[in-house]
Amino acid sequence: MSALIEARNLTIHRTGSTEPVLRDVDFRILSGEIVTVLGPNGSGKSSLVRALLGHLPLAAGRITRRPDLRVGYVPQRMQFETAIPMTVRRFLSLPRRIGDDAAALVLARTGADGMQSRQMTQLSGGQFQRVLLARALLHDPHLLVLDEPTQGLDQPGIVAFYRLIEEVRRQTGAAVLMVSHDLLVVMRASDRVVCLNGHICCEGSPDHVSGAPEYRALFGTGAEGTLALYRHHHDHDHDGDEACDRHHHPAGAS
Ligand SMILES: Nc1ncnc2c1ncn2[C@@H]1O[C@H](COP(=O)(O)OP(=O)(O)OP(=O)(O)O)[C@@H](O)[C@H]1O
Repeated sequence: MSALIEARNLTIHRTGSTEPVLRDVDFRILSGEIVTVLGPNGSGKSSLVRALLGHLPLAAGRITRRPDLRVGYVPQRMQFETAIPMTVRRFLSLPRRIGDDAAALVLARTGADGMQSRQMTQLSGGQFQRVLLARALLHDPHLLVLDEPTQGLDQPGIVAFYRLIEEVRRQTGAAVLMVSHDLLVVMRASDRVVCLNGHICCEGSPDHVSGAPEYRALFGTGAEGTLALYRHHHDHDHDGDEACDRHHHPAGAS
């Protein structure tokens, strides 16, 4: 499989300072895979995504993108905090006009059929996310980038959303890069997981990561449920006293 985006020795500084937000990160996403970036608040997840998309200046390192790469990006929901006073149909046509057939197709694909004439302001959290996902699917992206796409959804909504992501991948073949705090569910929905805390603490298959001491050190009891899902892993005696953030604790992390 070929890399859609590849970052080498990526270092990013906080705007207007030389303090690193990310340090020496190697990262790549291959076509068709679902990769999830996990990490505490302020660990640099959104910064990594924005840098990969070319939205942030690099202090060091190099990012290579496939030249013809088409990306569908769903930023954090916060970015849409102010209500969007328009219909779903019109929202899908921003910034580029699209035809009715294309709109109907992406809405059907994301389980939002029949919502064309609904007002964006009147959608539930789950419906809103589906419409954002639909818009990201316009123009046949090779890569979908979703920054905390389940923020504000309840547990069934979260599970349904990740199922939808897997279905979208199956139907379109698009690779998916997500930022998430849903430790348990992403372990089922991802091909590969990357744990970040200013640098990469551990990465690999969900099986590998959920057994890694760095993962347990990073997420504490939040990781225990995940471990229970993967009982075939041996428990490590030393359970990650080497907390990843011993090496890096981003200022401003909450
Ligand atoms: N535009 C900016 N200017 C200055 N500092 C920033 C900017 N954006 C992010 N940061 C800082 O960079 C660090 C990483 O932020 P980032 O948003 O990448 O973290 P995150 O892991 O996505 O966090 P969260 O889980 O809370 O969304 C934080 O310390 C944050 O304060």
